[in-house]
Amino acid sequence: MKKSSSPLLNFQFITGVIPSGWKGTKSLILLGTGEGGKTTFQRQIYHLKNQELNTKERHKYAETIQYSIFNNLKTITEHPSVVLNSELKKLASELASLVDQYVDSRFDHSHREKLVNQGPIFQKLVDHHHVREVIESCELYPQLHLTGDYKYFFKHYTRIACKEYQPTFEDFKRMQLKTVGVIKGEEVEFENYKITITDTGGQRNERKKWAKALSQRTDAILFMVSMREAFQMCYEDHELNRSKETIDCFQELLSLEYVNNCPIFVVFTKTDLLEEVLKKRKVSFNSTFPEYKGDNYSIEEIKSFMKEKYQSLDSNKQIKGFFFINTLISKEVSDTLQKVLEQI
Ligand SMILES: Nc1nc2c(ncn2[C@@H]2O[C@H](COP(=O)(O)OP(=O)(O)OP(=O)(O)O)[C@@H](O)[C@H]2O)c(=O)[nH]1
Ligand SMILES: [Mg+2]
Repeated sequence: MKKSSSPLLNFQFITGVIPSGWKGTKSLILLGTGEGGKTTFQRQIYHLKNQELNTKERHKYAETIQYSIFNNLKTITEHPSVVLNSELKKLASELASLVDQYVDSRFDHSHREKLVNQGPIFQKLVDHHHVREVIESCELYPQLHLTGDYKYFFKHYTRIACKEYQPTFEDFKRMQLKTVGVIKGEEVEFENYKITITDTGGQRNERKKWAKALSQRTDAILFMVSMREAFQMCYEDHELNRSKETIDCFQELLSLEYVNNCPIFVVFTKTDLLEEVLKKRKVSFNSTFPEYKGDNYSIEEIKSFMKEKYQSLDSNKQIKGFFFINTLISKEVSDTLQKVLEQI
């Protein structure tokens, strides 16, 4: 255990005001471009002890997940590579109209009910072989913007697309809701520390709010980078690869005066999804990074390349560590956090 360098804290250890073993208070902030896993990381930490959702949460998240599954299905069925027969075309247009009405009504409850009541009928669309192809090989459609862990949600379509649906904690971890603003979590105990984790939005508009968030006490920045995004285009610019946008974003972050001296940890996420894509050998990594000379299907070589890319930008040596994780696995998240806390 690192003993505090603060005389006041050391006095408190001796007098017993603070329980022995207590390691201090730390404030961490999660930064990175959209869909890097920031919110998932924060959710995991705040639910380490209690993985139950209360009634209010179940209701709220059921709406988000159901909307996401229907909207993803609409997006896929509208994709030019998906060719439907006349019966399914009619079904797809009914789905599209119900989704649009729900959005136009600003997510009014009665419109949601209409959509959910039809949910089981749309199963035919989910089972269509072209739709399945898109779901299974999303790396071939880098400009298609689907939300959440859609593969998982489609696998559970029957359970989700119905009136009785109650989200589980597994569903909750996999749902996606773009973060708007800066969400400072409550102080929680973690391995004898009291920590606060601040989540931020990673979309372009949201990044403007980082400066204010960073003006608060920050003991470390966790810069979250999705490994999957090497094969995805930006939400805001369909011609720009997401990995490149994230690298530029990191470079910009390092140039900010108020980030000076703050330890940074680069957390590469979605290693599971990258592995899945590489195994299929349908797309090659050097199509995104032509300067990459390693094996296009070797996850280890790709990890080293990415690590070096970030390291090469860090002339001030602010990066204190790199991690490669699957954010959906609680233990990988808590191990990362523990290692970060040991170093700051
Ligand atoms: N398979 C897999 N899915 C992940 C992983 N990390 C996050 N996800 C999923 O990716 C989606 C986006 O994750 P978020 O945590 O919402 O991303 P974010 O960085 O908060 O995104 P913004 O709020 O838009 O900035 C969610 O559906 C997550 O469940 C991972 O390591 N593996
Ligand atoms: Mg978020």
